[in-house]
Amino acid sequence: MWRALAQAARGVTVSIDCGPRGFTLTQQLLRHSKGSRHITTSTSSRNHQPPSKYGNMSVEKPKVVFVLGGPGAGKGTQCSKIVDRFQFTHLSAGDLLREERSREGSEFGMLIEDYIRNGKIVPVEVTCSLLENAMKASGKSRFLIDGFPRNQDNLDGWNRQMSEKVDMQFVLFFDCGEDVCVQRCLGRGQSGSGRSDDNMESLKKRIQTYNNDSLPIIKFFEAAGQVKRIDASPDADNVFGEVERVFLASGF
Ligand SMILES: Nc1ncnc2c1ncn2[C@@H]1O[C@H](COP(=O)(O)OP(=O)(O)OP(=O)(O)O)[C@@H](O)[C@H]1O
Ligand SMILES: Nc1ccn([C@@H]2O[C@H](COP(=O)(O)O)[C@@H](O)[C@H]2O)c(=O)n1
Repeated sequence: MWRALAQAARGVTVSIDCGPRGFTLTQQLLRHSKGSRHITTSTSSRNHQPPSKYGNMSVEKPKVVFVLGGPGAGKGTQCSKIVDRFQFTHLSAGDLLREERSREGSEFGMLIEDYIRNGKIVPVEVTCSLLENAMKASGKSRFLIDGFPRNQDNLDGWNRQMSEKVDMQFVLFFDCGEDVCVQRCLGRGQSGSGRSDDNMESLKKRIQTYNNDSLPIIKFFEAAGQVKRIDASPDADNVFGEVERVFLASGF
C-alpha cells in the first residue's frame, strides 16, 4: 500500500513509501515528462495559444478548468472539441496514469493497473506530479484538467501542490445518468478501446467510487459557485453547443 511520507517545500518533491524501497517520486516522473501522448492542443493557427509564463512563475498564472463527470459521460469527447475551438490544452489524469502505467521501467505500472482495474483513485502524489510535469512540458497557459480532482485526497493534494500556481476558472461538470454512462463505456470497450476498465465488473466499482468520492467534490465546488453544469445526455454535437456557450460567456 502506498503511503505519502513527506512533501517538500512548494510541493515539488514528494517521497512515497512503496513497500520496502523508498524513492523520490518527482525524480521518477520528471525524467519522462517530455513529448507525452496524452497532450492534445489545437493546431489551428486561429487558435494559437499564447506561450506559457509557467516556467519562470513571474507573470500571469496558467488558467485551469477542471472537467468532471461520471465514467463515460463524454469528458474526453468534449475536451477534444474544446481544444479545436478554444485555446486550451487537454490533460487527462486517466490518460497520464495509463501512460505512466505503460512506460517501460515505471515503478508504478502494476500499482496503477490495480487501481484502474478496481476503479480506485490513485494517490494524489502520483497524479498531481504527472499533471504538473505535463503542464510544464506543454509550455502552454490554458489547461483542461480532465478527471481530476476525483476525491478529497486529489483535492487536498492539488491545494498543497498547485492551487497557488494556477488560476482555476471553473469546474465543467458533465451530468449524465448512470445507465447512459455504462452503455457508453461498454460501447467504447466493444469498439476496441483496449481499456482494462471498460467492462461491467470494473464499471460497478468506478460508479461506486464516483458516487461516494467524486460527487462530494463536485458538490463542494457547487457550493462555492464554481460549477458550470452541462446536460451530457444529448448527442455530442448538442452537448458541445452548451459547452461552447459556457466558454464564450466566460470570456474565452
Ligand atoms: N454525447 C454523446 N452521445 C453518445 N455517445 C457519446 C457522447 N459523448 C461521448 N460518447 C461516447 O461515449 C464513450 C465515452 O466517451 P468519453 O471517452 O468522451 O467519456 P469520458 O467521460 O472521458 O470517459 P472516462 O471517464 O471513462 O474516461 C465514447 O465511446 C464516446 O464516443
Ligand atoms: N484523478 C484520477 C483520474 C483517474 N484515475 C484512475 O484512472 C481511471 C480511469 O480514469 P478516466 O478518467 O480515464 O476514466 C479511474 O477509474 C481511476 O482508477 C485516478 O486514480 N485518479
